[in-house]
Amino acid sequence: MESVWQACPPKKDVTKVVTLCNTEDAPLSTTSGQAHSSVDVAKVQQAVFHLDHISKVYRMGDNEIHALRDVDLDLQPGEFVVLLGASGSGKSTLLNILGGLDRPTSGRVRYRDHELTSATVGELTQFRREHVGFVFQFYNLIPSLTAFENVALVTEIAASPMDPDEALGLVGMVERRNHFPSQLSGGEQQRVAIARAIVKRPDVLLCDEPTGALDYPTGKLVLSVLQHVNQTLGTITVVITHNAAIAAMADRVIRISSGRIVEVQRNVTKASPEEISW
Ligand SMILES: Nc1ncnc2c1ncn2[C@@H]1O[C@H](COP(=O)(O)OP(=O)(O)OP(=O)(O)O)[C@@H](O)[C@H]1O
Repeated sequence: MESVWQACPPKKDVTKVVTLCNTEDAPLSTTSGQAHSSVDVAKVQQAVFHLDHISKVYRMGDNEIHALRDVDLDLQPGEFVVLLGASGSGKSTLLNILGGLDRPTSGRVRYRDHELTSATVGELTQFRREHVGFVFQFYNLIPSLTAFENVALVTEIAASPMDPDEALGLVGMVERRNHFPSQLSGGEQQRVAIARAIVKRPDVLLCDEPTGALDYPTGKLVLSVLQHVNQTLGTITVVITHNAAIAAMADRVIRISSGRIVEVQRNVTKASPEEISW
């Protein structure tokens, strides 16, 4: 089946842009909203994701819940972005829209040169399958499959996957490849879940509270794995967390409150997980 998503530039171009992005980090700045300067125009053009005035309203009987209100957001190649906000502020809704799991009520979502807002259900499925990796708080591995088999399963439906052992190697789990989830700790299962998410070589890795169920040292280890994957593969990584300390690892920190982006902060220098504590 010919893919409507094949128009994307090859991964090596992405790597090149990552290098440029890493050297042109803007100084620490805090902005509310996304007023576009002339520099921003270029950024919009190279953005992998461009969200334009996104709103999401859930209707429950007579009640309307405004989960997102007029959100503008660009994601640049290779960025590590942390999304912070109180419970119910709209973080997961935003992540679901980025990942093609949900659609906005109004506004537009562009992924490279594709309009996701008008994509069919089948096209959205294909978009997720080829370009999006998800990591959740709970690992959702298939209990009857080994670590290797859990990761290999994805390679059967992905367009150009890496070898499952390569993905397991990136998360430091290749030696546990033949172990079942019940034989692995929570942190090890989460690392396998990350390997499963990246084996398809996604453009974006969307992580919803990836350390939420882990103790302190294991959480740090999983953060190191996410940082390593981001730096090695150049995968855009978006991490939702309630843990503000994790913000120090990010290229950009986005704060959401009541469905609006209220602050965007760019870190001039990024901390490694070993350097942060909470
Ligand atoms: N499917 C849904 N139907 C109705 N309301 C929803 C639905 N999904 C989310 N909401 C509501 O939208 C708002 C934003 O929810 P969302 O899950 O995006 O917040 P969040 O910031 O991720 O919260 P948390 O940190 O607790 O996970 C909340 O008021 C939530 O109750």
